[in-house]
Amino acid sequence: MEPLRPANLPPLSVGTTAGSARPGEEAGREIFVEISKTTWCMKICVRRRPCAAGETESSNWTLEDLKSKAAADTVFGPDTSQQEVLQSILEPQLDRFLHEPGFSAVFLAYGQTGSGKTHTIFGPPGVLTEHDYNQSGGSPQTWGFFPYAAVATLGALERQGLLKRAQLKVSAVEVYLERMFDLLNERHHVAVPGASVRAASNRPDNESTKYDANGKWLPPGKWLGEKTLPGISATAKKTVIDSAIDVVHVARLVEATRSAQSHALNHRSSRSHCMITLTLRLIDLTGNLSEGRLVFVDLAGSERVGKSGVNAESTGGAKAFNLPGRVTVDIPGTRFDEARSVNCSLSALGRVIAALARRDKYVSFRDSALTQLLKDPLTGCAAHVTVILALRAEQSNDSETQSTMRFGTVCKDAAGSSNMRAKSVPSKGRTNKAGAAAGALAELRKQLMATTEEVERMTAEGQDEHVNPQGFAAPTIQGFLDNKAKFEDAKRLVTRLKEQMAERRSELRLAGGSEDGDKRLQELGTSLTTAQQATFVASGIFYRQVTTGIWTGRTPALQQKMTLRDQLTKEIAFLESAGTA
Ligand SMILES: Nc1ncnc2c1ncn2[C@@H]1O[C@H](COP(=O)(O)OP(=O)(O)OP(=O)(O)O)[C@@H](O)[C@H]1O
Repeated sequence: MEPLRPANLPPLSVGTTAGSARPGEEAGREIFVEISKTTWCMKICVRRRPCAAGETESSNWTLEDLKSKAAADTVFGPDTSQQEVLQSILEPQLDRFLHEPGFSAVFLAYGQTGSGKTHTIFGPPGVLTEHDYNQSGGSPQTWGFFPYAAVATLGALERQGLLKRAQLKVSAVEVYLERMFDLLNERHHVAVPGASVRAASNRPDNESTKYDANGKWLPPGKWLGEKTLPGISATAKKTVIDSAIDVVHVARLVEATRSAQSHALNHRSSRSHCMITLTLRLIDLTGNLSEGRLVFVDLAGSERVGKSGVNAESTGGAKAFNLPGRVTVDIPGTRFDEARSVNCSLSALGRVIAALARRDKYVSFRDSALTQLLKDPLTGCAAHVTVILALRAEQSNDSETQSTMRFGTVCKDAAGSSNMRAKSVPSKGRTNKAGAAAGALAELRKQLMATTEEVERMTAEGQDEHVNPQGFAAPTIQGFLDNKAKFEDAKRLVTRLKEQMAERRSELRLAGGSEDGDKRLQELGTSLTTAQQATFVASGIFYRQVTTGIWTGRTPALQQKMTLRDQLTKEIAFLESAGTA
C-alpha cells in the first residue's frame, strides 16, 4: 500500500505521523505513551463561508464581531481554505488521537442551512472520488474533516508498521424525523432504547406526531408508509477501513444514502443530522488494548421555513438515494415536518448543552433522538469537543447569524464548567485504561462458541430464510428464486452506476468541461434509469410473491445473532493477527 499521509500538507506537529519515522523511533513504541489525565474540554470556532458565485451581498459583521459575539476561540473568514481549517482545528486533535491511546474528540458542525457544515465535515459536492484521490496523490485539498482524518490515520499506522496491530472502523448514523438509520447498513433502523418514542410523544405540539384510529401514537415510519425494515439493530454497523479507497467508498455511501433535499437556500441540503464515528483500536507491545474515537457530527441546517420555500403544504420529503426498492416518501407537509423536526432537535441540543453548563442534576437527553445519540460523545470523560459554527453572515441572514452565535455562547458556558462535570461523569473505559487483549481474546472465543451454537439451533428451528415449497409448483418456485436474484443484482447495479456517474462528473470537472451533452454521462444516466426500473419491477414482484407465503424471511433474532457472530469472528481475527493469541 502507498503511504497515505497527504503529501500536500506540512508535517504534523507532534509525533511520528509525518514523513518517515523519527530517529530512535521504533515501530509501535511511541504511539503508546501514557497520558496522565484526560479532561473534557470544548472549543468554539466560527467559519464564515464566502458568497456563492454571482452573489455580492455585504455583511454587518467583522471577523472580530463574530469572534466576540460567539465567544469563539478561532474565527475563519471567507478566504480561509479548507486546508487551513483542517490544520488549525483537526490536526492537533488528530495528533493526539494517533499518539494517545483511547483519546476521543468530537467535532460538531452547527449553522443555518447552506452555511457549509457538510462542506467542512465531508467536502464540497463531488470531490469524494477515487479519481480525485489518485489525481492529488493523497487527500485532495478540498476534502473535509472525516475523509482527511481517516486517510491520515491509515497513513500514520502504515508508516509505523502498526497496521497489523491496529484496526480502524467507521460507523455512520443519521437522525431523520426522530428516527435513526444506519447509513452503512442499508439504512436499517438503529434502535436506541426509548429515544425516538419518548421524544415525539412528549411533544404534543409537534406536527410530526400522528395517532391511529384508537389514539395510539404512530412512529413517523408508520405514517410515512415505510416498510418495516429487517434487522433492527441496537448499534450501527462498524465497517473496517483499510485503504483510502475504502474511505472514499464509505464517504460516498454516506453522501448517497443520506436524506437530502434541494431547496431555495441549498441544492443539496441535508435534511438529517449525521454522526460519523472513527474508532481506532490498538494493541500495544504488552498486549493492552485501547480504543479511541473521532466523532464528526454534521447537523442538519436550522432554517426559517419561509426562507427555504417550505410551508405546511410542501410535498416531497427528503429522498434517501441509493435505496433501490425503497418506498419514496411523498406526503403533503413532509418537508415542513422535516424543517420542524430539525429545528426542534437543535433546540433540544441547545437545552442539553445549557443544562450541562448549569450543572443540572437532570439533563434531558431524551428530548430528541439527536441528543440521545450525542449523549455518549458529549459526556465521555475523554471527550474534547470542537463546535464549528458555520455562517453565511450576509445581511439577509442576520437573524440566523445571531441565533448561531447564541449557540456558540451556550457552548462556551458549558466549556467553563467542564472540569466539574468531568469528575462527575464516570469514564466508560475509552481512555487509556486498556484491557488485556489476551484476556479479551479468550472471552471473545467463548462468546463466539456460544453464539455459533445459538445460530445453529435457531437455523435448525427454521428461523433462517427459506422457500416454502408446499402448495407451489416447481416452476413457480424457480420463478421466485430467479426474480429474487434479479432484484439483488439490480440493486447492486444501481449502486455501481451511481458511483460511476459521480466519477465521471469529477473527471469532467477537473478537465474544466461541462456535464451538458457529455455522452458517457448520458449513457450512464440511461443505464441507471433502466436499472432503477428493473429494481422497481423486481421489488414489486418480490414483495407480491412473498405475500403468497412462498418465502419466509430470516427472523430478526437470528439476523442479530448472525451479525454478532460475524462481528466476533472479525474481532478475533484482528486480535489473533495482532499477535495476542
Ligand atoms: N467555505 C466554503 N468555501 C466554498 N464553498 C463553500 C464553503 N462553505 C460552503 N460552501 C458551498 O456552499 C454550498 C452549501 O454548503 P453545504 O452543503 O456544506 O451547507 P450545509 O450547511 O451543510 O447546508 P444544509 O444544512 O442545508 O445541509 C455547497 O455547494 C458548498 O460547497
